[in-house]
Amino acid sequence: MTTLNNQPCEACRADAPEVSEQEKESLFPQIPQWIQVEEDGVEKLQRHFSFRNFEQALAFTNQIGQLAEREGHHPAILTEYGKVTVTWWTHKINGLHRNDFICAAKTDALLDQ
Ligand SMILES: C[C@H](O)[C@H](O)[C@H]1CNC2=NC(N)=NC(=O)C2=N1
Repeated sequence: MTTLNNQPCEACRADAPEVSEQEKESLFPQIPQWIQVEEDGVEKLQRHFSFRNFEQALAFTNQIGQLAEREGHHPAILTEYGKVTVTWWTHKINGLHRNDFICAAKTDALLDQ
């Protein structure tokens, strides 16, 4: 099976299925630093990234923005001095889609560049 960060996001459809609990068991080990959070009843993936200062946090934020535009899939990003919080979920289905796991893995891969 190809790893998550080598897979493209598929176009988001309103009738797309949420990721099942069983699928999550195979997906979460590929993004071990991410946790599942729930906000207003919506399941989301979230990770905090630490940096030396705001400039580095902002640079990483812009890289995520470019990733989101490439994939046509967009996160919530909180950019602070030395810290970036990234939250992925699929608006169209108000929950978690495989795309969110792919984008979380691709977010991690930005650090290896
Ligand atoms: C038209 C546009 O492609 C869609 O609205 C995309 C944009 N980016 C998106 N990002 C996320 N996270 N979820 C979506 O459902 C979504 N839909």
